[in-house]
Amino acid sequence: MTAICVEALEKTYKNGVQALKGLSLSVQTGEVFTLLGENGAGKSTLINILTTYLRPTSGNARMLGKDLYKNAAEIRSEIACVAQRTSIDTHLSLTENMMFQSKLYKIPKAEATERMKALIVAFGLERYMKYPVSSYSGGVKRRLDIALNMMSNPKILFMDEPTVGMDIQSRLAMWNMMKKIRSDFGTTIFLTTHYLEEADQLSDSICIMKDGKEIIQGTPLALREYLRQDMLQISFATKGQAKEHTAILAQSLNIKKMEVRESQIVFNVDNGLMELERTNHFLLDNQIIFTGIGIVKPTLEDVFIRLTSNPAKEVG
Ligand SMILES: Nc1ncnc2c1ncn2[C@@H]1O[C@H](COP(=O)(O)OP(=O)(O)OP(=O)(O)O)[C@@H](O)[C@H]1O
Repeated sequence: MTAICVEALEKTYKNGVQALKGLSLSVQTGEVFTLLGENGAGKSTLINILTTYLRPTSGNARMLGKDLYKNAAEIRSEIACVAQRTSIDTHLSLTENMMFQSKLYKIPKAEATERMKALIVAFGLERYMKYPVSSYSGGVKRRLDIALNMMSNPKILFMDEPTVGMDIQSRLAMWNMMKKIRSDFGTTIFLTTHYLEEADQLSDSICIMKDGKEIIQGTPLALREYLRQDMLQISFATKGQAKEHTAILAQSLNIKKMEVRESQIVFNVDNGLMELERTNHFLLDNQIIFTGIGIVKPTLEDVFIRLTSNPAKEVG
């Protein structure tokens, strides 16, 4: 079943900026859907429209089988949005915060208590209950904020860059939490992130957008395979050595674009094995000292970089 279906959505702000230019995408029920795009691509505008804070200029949007504009109030009660700023009251305790949230959604007390207990266990918040909320780290506050948003049992949870600025430990805890939300509560998650690894690890489906329009939507695997191209990677002892040899390699092997990543030179090739042999010969014949050479598959980052500079069509 489709949880969100957006067709030809356009949004022009009063100042004339066209933030969405005919965007279409669909999100399936129960999946983690990730929206990727550079700054200014239109992600926040789309989230604001889907969470009913903003009206589009034109286009159609259906959520949970209902028209987003005709049934806005009903839809609002079935979704939740974890914003960049948390909605926690640091003067209240963890449980008071959660019960307060349930009152906003008019959830009967017994049901709210049960739900609170389940969420506290699911998100590993038990050990924080005896401490004041004001003493929580940023990562724990964010986890509590998500638990608050889950109190109303939303069918769709919007998360706008939930792990931004987090250290690796907190980010991993957050990833586990998102996986739990999907598996234990069956909630559809609509995520935006700047971290491509996060999108790759968590998403069932990814949409890359640019300049107010989608350029590709598919599973992480389909996106990674989209380039259908191998990449050759030559490793050197230092980044300096990699940089030093880039120009001569590009010129001699007639490669238009070479990229230095750490101490490696990486470039696209059509025939991996053939190019591996040719490049290996060149390096040995010219006595260029390198530490390794191999064919690598494109990462999601490679796809993102390529597609945000070259528009393409949708893949399955
Ligand atoms: N309230 C507004 N009034 C006018 N223009 C706006 C408004 N909000 C956003 N824009 C413009 O619309 C375009 C899309 O912005 P939006 O914030 O949706 O992109 P984004 O992908 O969320 O970017 P970021 O990742 O930086 O948050 C940008 O050019 C932005 O300057």
